[in-house]
Parts: sequence; C-alpha cells; structure tokens
Amino acid sequence: MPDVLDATPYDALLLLSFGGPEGPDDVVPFLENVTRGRGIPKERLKEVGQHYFLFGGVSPINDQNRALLDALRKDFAGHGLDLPVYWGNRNWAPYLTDPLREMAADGRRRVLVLATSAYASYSGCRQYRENLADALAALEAEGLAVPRVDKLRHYFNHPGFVEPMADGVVASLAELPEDVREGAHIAFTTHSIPTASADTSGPAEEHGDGGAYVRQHLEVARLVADAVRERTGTEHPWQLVYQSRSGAPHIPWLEPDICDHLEERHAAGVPAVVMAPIGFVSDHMEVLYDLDTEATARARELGLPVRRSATVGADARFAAAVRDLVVERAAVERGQDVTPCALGALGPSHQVCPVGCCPARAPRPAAAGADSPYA
Ligand SMILES: CC1=C(CCC(=O)O)c2cc3nc(cc4[nH]c(cc5[nH]c(cc1n2)c(C)c5CCC(=O)O)c(CCC(=O)O)c4C)C(CCC(=O)O)=C3C
Ligand SMILES: [Fe+2]
Repeated sequence: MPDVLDATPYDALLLLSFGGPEGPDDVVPFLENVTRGRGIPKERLKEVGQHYFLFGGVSPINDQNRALLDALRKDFAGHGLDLPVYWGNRNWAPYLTDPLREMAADGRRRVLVLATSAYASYSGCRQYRENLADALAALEAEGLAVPRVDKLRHYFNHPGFVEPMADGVVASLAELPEDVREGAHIAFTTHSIPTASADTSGPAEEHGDGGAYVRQHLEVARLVADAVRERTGTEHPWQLVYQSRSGAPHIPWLEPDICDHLEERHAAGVPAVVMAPIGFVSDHMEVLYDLDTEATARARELGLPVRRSATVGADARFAAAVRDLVVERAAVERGQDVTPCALGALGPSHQVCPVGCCPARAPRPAAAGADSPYA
C-alpha cells in the first residue's frame, strides 16, 4: 500500500491548456477564438493557418494533453493521491466550461488548476485566469454552484520540469555529427511577446527589464545548461532567443528571432546548434512548424547542423512534479509549514498571483489570484 497523500481541502485538479485544432475544418474557427480582439494582422493569420494545414489541420497539443492526463492519473493512483483530474482548454474543445460544469455536477467545491504554461506573463498566466473567470461567470449564469478555483504556482524551476529538458539537450547533442558536437551552441527558445508585456510580467516589484518572463527563462536556460555541462563535461555556450512573433511590425517584441540567431551563429563560425524550446510544456504547432520546419530549413540552407530537443510533455518526472505541487499547495491552504521545491537562485514562485501581476492592457476580471472576484 502506498502512503496516502492529503489533497484536503481540494477535491479536483483541472488541467487547463491552450487547445488546438484537430482537423482542417477546425483551423479557422480556432484562430478566430485565439485572436478575437487581439489586433493580429489578417496576413499573419493566413500564414499561421497554412502552418496548421501543412500538418492536416491537426495540432499535437491535444494528444499531448491526453497523454499528460494519463500520466497524472497513473502517478496520483500509484502514490495514494486521491484526486480526480479533469481537462479543459481556453481556445478549443473540450472548452473550459465543460469540465467546470462536470465538476459542479460531481459536487466539487475546491479546484486546483494546472496551466500548461510554466512562466509568468499576461499570455502565459493572467489570460488563463481571465478565461477561468469568464467560464465561472457562465456557470453562475446557468445557476450552477461555482467551485472555488486556485492556480498552482509557476513550476519553471521545479526539477521535474528542468531535468527532462536537460536530458533532451544531452540527447540532441549526442545526435549531432561527432565532429561538430563539442563546439555546438544551445539556443534556448521561447515564445516572443511584446516587450511591454514582458516588462510588466510577474508581480509589480519584478517589472522592468524584461520582467519575470525574461528572468525566469534565463534561469531555466542556465539551470539546463549547467546540468548539460555536468553530464557531458563540455561547456556549450548558450543564449535565450525567441520565436513565433506575431502582431504588428511597429510594435517591439522580444528578440532575437531564432532564424536570425542561427544566421548570426553560422556567420560567427559556430559549427552546430541545439534548439531547446524551454518556453513550451509540450510539442505545439510552434515547435513543429517554427522550429522543426522553418528554422530547420533555414539551418539547412546555411549548412548549419541543428537538432531540436524534446519538450517535457508527459514525462513521468513532470507528473510527479505536479503531484508534489498539489500536495505542497494543499498543505499551504491547511496552514501547515512546507518547503516548496525549486532549483536555482530565484526560489519558488508565489502561491497566489498578487494584485497587479502581469496586467492586461484593458483590465478584466481574473479568477485564481488575489484580485479574483471569486473568493
Ligand atoms: C507566451 C505565449 C505562449 C506560451 C504559454 C502558453 O503555452 O500558454 C503561447 C502558447 C501558444 N500559442 C498558441 C497559438 C497561438 N498563439 C497566437 C498568438 C500569440 N501568442 C502569444 C503568446 C504566447 N503563446 C502572443 C503574445 C500572441 C499574440 C496575440 C495575443 O496577444 O494574444 C496565435 C495567433 C496567430 C499568431 O499570430 O501566431 C496562435 C494560433 C498555442 C497553440 C499551438 C498549437 O495549436 O499547437 C500555444 C500553446
Ligand atoms: Fe501563442
């Protein structure tokens, strides 16, 4: 018999993800959902639609989430954590309101949310909380009992997130031709966001100079690079770079872009590059298209050997990390002393997003934070 772990006061976990199309007919309505009111140029949308059509209109994200659900349920059952896991998305079916209705019907009163986004930022955190508030309002309008929802803290520096990525980089280095392996650089990539949004990411005291978004990514890059050096005995120079920029060209977004970076490295005589997509929890269209297709083609034109390392996905260590975060947060809610697990220098992230964390351009209600209208 495994030890019994205590999730009290929580009675459910909600896996909350971005969502993605599962066939050609889904692509345009999905893109409309994602970009409603976001001011993305029509041209860019057409172009991004083509990325999806190239893969039959199917994003890998939903199957990745199904695999993660399985991994979480197995891990919880194997460790005596009796907590049902539900799944819903912000932008595609199953929509967030579906599991929330189900939870209301199942009598769940306290729900913990695991977002498939590890870092601070409006897009990666507050927007998830805004969509939660909208979904709760919809339930309320239907006369359903609305559960209280809390969000797990950012897990970017949890060993269960960092270690699988370090393994991935080590594996990608090993795949490179032997004569260029030793001198390979690592390009850690994440989603570009407007610099104004980066600068205001995280709690107010972390704003400025790229904010919590850039600092958290730099920390993960350093942690992975350190782990890789320990394992390979080689110091591979690294840099944090960006991908998947959208929005109007006159608005500054985080740079350099991965493709420009590959050109620059090649011109500087770097013999090979491993692209490590630390900004993504699993394989998304951004990974399949922007890295595996576009950036890889650019590298081939240059004659620069590149490999793309694995995302964390449904790795058992990530599932175990989620269990650890659930048990930690439950103990915090019960008023018990806990030692939150985190690697590196930044320390564990806040348990509850404070007022003013990752502000929106136009303020809207957001659940699961200090400024939630739902206590
Ligand atoms: C920080 C961040 C993450 C990481 C955190 C997280 O994982 O949440 C992320 C993830 C994702 N982004 C995704 C898809 C899209 N993002 C878009 C647009 C945008 N993303 C932004 C930021 C982020 N995005 C921003 C600032 C915009 C501009 C519009 C706006 O201000 O909101 C657009 C519109 C077209 C375009 O312009 O690219 C699409 C289609 C998918 C699903 C992919 C799949 O289907 O596999 C995933 C996981
Ligand atoms: Fe995005």
